[in-house]
Amino acid sequence: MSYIELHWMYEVFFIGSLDGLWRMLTVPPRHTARCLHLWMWKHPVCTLHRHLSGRRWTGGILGGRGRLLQTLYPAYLSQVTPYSSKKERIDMSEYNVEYIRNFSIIAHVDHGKSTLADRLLEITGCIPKAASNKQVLDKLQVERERGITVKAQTASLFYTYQGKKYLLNLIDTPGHVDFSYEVSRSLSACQGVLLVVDANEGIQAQTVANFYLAFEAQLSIIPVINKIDLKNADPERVEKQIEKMFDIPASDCIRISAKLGTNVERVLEEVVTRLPPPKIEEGSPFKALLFDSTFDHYRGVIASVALFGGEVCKGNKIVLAHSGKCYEVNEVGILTPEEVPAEKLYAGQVGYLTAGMKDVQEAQIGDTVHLLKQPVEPLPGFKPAKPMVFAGMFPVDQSEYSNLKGALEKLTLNDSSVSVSRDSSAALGAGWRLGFLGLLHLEVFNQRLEQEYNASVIMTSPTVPYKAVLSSPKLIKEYGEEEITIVNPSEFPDKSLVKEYLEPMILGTIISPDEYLSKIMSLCQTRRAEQKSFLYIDEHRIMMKYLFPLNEVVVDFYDNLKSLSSGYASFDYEDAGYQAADLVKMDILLNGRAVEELVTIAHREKAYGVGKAICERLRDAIPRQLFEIAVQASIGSRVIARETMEGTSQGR
Ligand SMILES: Nc1nc2c(ncn2[C@@H]2O[C@H](COP(=O)(O)OP(=O)(O)OP(=O)(O)O)[C@@H](O)[C@H]2O)c(=O)[nH]1
Repeated sequence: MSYIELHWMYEVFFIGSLDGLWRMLTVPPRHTARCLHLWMWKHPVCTLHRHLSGRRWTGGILGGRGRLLQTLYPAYLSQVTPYSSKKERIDMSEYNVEYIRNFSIIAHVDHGKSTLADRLLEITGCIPKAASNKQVLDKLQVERERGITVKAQTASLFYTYQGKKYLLNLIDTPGHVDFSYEVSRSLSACQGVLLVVDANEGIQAQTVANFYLAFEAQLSIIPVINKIDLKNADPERVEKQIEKMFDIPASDCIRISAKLGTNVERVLEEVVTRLPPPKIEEGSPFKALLFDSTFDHYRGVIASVALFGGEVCKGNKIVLAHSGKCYEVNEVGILTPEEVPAEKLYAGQVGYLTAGMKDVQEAQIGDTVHLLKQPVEPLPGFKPAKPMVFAGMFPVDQSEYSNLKGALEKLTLNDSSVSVSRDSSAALGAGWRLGFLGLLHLEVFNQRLEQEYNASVIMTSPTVPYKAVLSSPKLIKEYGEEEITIVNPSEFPDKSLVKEYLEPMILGTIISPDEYLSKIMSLCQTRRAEQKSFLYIDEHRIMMKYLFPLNEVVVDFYDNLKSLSSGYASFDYEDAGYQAADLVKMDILLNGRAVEELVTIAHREKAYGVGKAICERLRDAIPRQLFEIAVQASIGSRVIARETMEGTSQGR
């Protein structure tokens, strides 16, 4: 039997006979996974779950199409002990706060954060050097497939510099705009950041957004210019951009190639010398910021915490300041990025704790954790994640409803930023209305449902949360407030019942080579955008800021921007509150009957174009029937667009 690759995650690949498999099962697996999938020639042959006792594996051999053929022979399994239960608990007391550095890596998408993180893990011996180490901190399948980071991961690195042992806590962050809440969340556990910029692409929209997040949080910033190995790399130009845009001297930038490992060691040295140690409250009782959480079926929530004061260990009774709930700590430890249990965690350190919290909603991100008998002043909290894009989700087959419900519950256990409420529709049956941080978040969630839970769903087209200021006393009484948020277009109140409608706005930043300027400006104009600023960041690159209605960018703005600029323009946005807007509710009628699922909210100016486009799409999408079908878009009783599908029986 030859061992090809042992991932940290949950998969073991090997070539060999079943005999080989039996032999392998008598060896303790070299990781702390709770579920093992064994594959032979790319076919799943066996799935093992850690037994509830945590001391042995249970599972079975799978036949074709994942059918369970045979339960594994328990005598073999009882000898298989998870590695972590044998592990000594690590003593963290020697890492005094002055030898700790908590930092994060921030960058535009694909500028190389995860690759740099891999190299840092290798240099510090967290993972063995191997060509297969690619985005080790990106654990989700969708992250690996799409090459994006969705969920931030923490890793504690041990690094000796000038004879002194340092503990460097690295928090990898996602790059996409949708996940910027994850970025801000991890930044508050840090004192410094590595701002990674691609030596070829230079500063991009998200580099700017991320820089300001770090700057406003008063963090020390080390600019790192990555990919200097590329043929078109121009680190000097990028250094000049950094000087001009962020006022950081070019001499402060570190030029590296994360892929080849060039100069990466220097990054670690600079982290030690240039970043300050964490600020802790001397003499304070245990006080920690909960900055991330994941869910484990056996142990409940695994909360990532940054300690600002005191210490915590197994058996402590703790309270979450926000929810007021009390728990007993079951385990504390550090992430390397695997979990390594520790005796205690001390002020300044970053690690995890489990305390039997049942779901991630209980462990609100940004909450302060303290001891039951020693309450502390809560740390300035985070705002809860705010969904910006809503869509209805329905099972393809209604008999799948309860399976899908289970999958949805499991997935939202790990992603507290998705909001879920029940929904139902005459055509699609019972389902849910889900709120996401952005469109990519929606797509990623959908893909995870399909990949991890084998669920197939129908998603309605995404909408943004509009608001209405009600004028009708009856409605105000019904809703209990004057201003309501509408996440489902079919519940959009009639104009006669409201004083005004409001739509969500965003402040968008676009960075692009100047040759695409006129095309970008006309695209923005068609999206009802208002230009706020314009700046040359070097001879040929421009940065523009526009105020957009969110609805105008949510669906295809980014794709259009990318294609008209041959992929060179980048885009990022931040929330810019609400603004009054002349909105209308548009019904889509099939042979005179309104279809509830197709109700759309549009700006009055653009209603005709939107209605016409929907009618045309439906005309092409609906299978032809024997009889003629009229597809109409209407506002109130006025039809504004119409398409006719001829019946197959006509013209014969
Ligand atoms: N040539 C070259 N390619 C690199 C280097 N660093 C990263 N890359 C490549 O750039 C691509 C993106 O790298 P990632 O590390 O996934 O980028 P990221 O910033 O983590 O991306 P997100 O997780 O989506 O935010 C990958 O294909 C890497 O192999 C480098 O130093 N040189």
